[in-house]
Amino acid sequence: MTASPPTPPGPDDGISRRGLLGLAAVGGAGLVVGGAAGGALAASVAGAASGSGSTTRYDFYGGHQAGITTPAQDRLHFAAFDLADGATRDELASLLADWTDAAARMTQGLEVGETGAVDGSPYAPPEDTGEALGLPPSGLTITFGFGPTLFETAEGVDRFGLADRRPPALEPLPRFTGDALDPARSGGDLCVQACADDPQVAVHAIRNLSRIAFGRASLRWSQLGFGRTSSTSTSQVTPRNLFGFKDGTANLKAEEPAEVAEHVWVSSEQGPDWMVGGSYLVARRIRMIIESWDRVQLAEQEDLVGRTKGEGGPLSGGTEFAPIDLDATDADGTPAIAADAHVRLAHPDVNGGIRLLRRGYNFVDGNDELGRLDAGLFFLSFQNDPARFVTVQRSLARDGLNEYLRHVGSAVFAIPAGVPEGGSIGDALLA
Ligand SMILES: C=CC1=C(C)c2cc3[nH]c(cc4nc(cc5[nH]c(cc1n2)c(C)c5CCC(=O)O)C(CCC(=O)O)=C4C)c(C)c3C=C
Ligand SMILES: [Fe+2]
Repeated sequence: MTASPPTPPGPDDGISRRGLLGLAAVGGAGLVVGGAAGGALAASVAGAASGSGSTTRYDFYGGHQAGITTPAQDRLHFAAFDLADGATRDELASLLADWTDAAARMTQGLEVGETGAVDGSPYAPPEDTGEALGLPPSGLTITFGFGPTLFETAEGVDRFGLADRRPPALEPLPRFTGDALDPARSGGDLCVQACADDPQVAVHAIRNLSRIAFGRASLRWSQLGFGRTSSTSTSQVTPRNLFGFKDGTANLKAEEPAEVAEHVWVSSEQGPDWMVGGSYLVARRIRMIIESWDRVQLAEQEDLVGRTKGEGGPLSGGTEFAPIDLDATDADGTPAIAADAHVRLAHPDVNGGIRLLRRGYNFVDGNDELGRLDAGLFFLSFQNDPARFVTVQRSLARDGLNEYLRHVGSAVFAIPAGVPEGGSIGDALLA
């Protein structure tokens, strides 16, 4: 049995979070704003919304978690958390239930908690931190995951009684050639991926989930991203990475449901039961030495990637979406796509047919002591077995791009299936 199809996006309702709260308070059932009446109500408050985000709103509840095949939003705030020393299984369950409730509200453009940022007691800290007041939902998706350490036995004690629930596929990633990993930017018991079209909305989501976790879990590392480096829908224009190349052309797209089912979602044959309809997320913080790259001739840049820089077409010929011909040769008999070209080594034909759903983001985090930008690609991929990523990454050991890349952070997480309304993201695991 394969999992149920992804939940379609919710209606594009043009509604802001204060507007929605007002409707909920007045109408009781005001959260259901689809249809003609909802559209009219939404339009009446849309003018109150401000910020750079869109009015797109995605359902939180559904068969699969949102934020995987959802058209990649413009901005990312990703966070890895560790459970507090001595935290109990009950505390883990209550944290996941509280996170689910808050995520369901925030993705609909609502404030956290019944009283939100300003309607609670003046003598208590507000339930919501407030910086998203007046902003529309901005296509926010919040995706939760569980790291291998959550299932570990520490000093003979099964941390959360989950050792026998660990999916065999959820192993820490092996060390790869050229890895220069920083443990402080790697791993984590839990992860939260918040994607939105407005950075303030994504940051608000992580900040509030972090606040809710206080005393039970704390931030281990986090990453901001901009300028999505992948399309996950054919409706999207292919974006560019910081090497200036189109990135995401040959990505798996939501409009290929059979391929997504084959490569992304965990099937009942793969199991375990609680992971069916879920996926595995690999995160790699890849520093790009852009100052060196910027001194490389255009033709060499194109040879290293295997595609043209302008159109993004394969060097074997054709426009952007033309299939790559790995056997094509130039007039002098040399391969049109070099032996060490990135797209050759990442191609399914040399990786046993493996395709990944890439969903990464560009990042620039200031500069280093040499005056070089700390810039790169925060690579994110979803696949139904992390071993698939391992196969492709091992193939990339010979990648000519490696001279300009350093992998400095790494993590892998089990992404459970979505939950029905009223459920918690921890239900299937902790049942
Ligand atoms: C292990 C998986 C991959 C890592 C890590 C990775 C890093 C990385 N990629 C680029 C730039 C491009 N990648 C492109 C294609 C591409 N990359 C991967 C995998 C990883 N990339 C795959 C599976 C593919 C598709 C291959 C195919 O089927 O043809 C491209 C070409 C455009 C595209 O198809 O998306 C570019 C450009 C960088 C800069 C980078 C590390 C920083
Ligand atoms: Fe790539």
